[in-house]
Amino acid sequence: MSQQILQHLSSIPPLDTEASALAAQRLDNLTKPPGSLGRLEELFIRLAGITGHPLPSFNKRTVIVMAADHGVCEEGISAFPSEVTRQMVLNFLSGGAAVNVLARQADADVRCVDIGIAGDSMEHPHLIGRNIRQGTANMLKGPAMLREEAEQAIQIGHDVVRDAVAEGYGLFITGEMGIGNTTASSAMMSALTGITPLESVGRGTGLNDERVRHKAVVVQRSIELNHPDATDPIDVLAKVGGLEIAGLVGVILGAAMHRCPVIIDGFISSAAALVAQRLAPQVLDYMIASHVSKEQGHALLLKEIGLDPMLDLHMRLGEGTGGVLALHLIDAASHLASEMATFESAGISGEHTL
Ligand SMILES: Cc1cc2ncn([C@H]3O[C@H](COP(=O)(O)O)[C@@H](O)[C@H]3O)c2cc1C
Ligand SMILES: O=C(O)c1cccnc1
Repeated sequence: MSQQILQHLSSIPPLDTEASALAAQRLDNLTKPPGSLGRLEELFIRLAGITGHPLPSFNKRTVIVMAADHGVCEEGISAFPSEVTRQMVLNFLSGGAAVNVLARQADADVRCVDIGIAGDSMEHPHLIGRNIRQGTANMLKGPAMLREEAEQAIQIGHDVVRDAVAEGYGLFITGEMGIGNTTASSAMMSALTGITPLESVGRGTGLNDERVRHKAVVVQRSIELNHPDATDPIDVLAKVGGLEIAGLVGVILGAAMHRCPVIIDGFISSAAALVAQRLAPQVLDYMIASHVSKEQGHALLLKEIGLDPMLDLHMRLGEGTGGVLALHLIDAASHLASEMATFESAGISGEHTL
């Protein structure tokens, strides 16, 4: 049962080329030189293809923050202790985190899922409780989790999207919270691409040079110990990944299956995007890379996936913060397409001589 979604990967539909063509036609009739809105035009045309609507707009949109803990924190790979995962989840639920502020400003909701927080069960009326296990095991001593647990987490991500779509949500933003998760993301990146830990590992929450070197050794040894199979993305996810990262794989695949765009946030979200793309290459059409973060490895990771980020704000926070900022550009593209005058309505000559 937990593999339901994984058996339906081929049901991700191709983009609707007719809707894209109509959207392109509309853009060309607006009072501007053709193509002059650059990437906003490309974005709008793709959003039309994703949704199947020539004039797409997104009234209900939400960040999905997947939260989980990491056993590898025992190895001193983060500047902060594991308890911060749980404390930040309470902060999300009371609306005080950076992602909450940005989401309010962008008119998006924030949904938080406990998919693997360590310690006592967290009860809160607004927390989506789907805890699979209380954090992963330390991947330096053995696999982070079982394959079945990774598959279950993917299914949960899909189901959270499915339920939101049933409530009228049409656009998703990936978000995460999990102290230690840049280490898992770097390990996944190295295991799947062959890029060395020296290149895939970064400062995370703010390690100094010496601790970054130690983090790279931890990643290298975890890969040597667990032998993740580069041709089997779920094996990689289970052996050196994380529960929240697996949950985001499900969010990304689920959005595509429901013809919804999914905005990819920073480094950790991109590790999930890499797995989703390796499982189902056609999912790439549904992903919008919001920004390139400061985390070493992120630019290279995006390139591996085939994503071109819209923003470069030197951010390195996660939570979905970069994703929510990119939402403003999607809104800008939709507003331009629906509100600009056409050459005909404005009485402007649309003829051009070259
Ligand atoms: C207060 C605080 C808020 C955060 N919000 C996101 N992260 C980010 O930092 C973590 C990853 O970094 P590392 O792998 O170095 O632990 C993740 O939880 C990520 O979302 C935060 C981290 C902290 C400390
Ligand atoms: O790029 C990110 O999302 C990121 C980088 C560092 C720490 N947390 C998140």
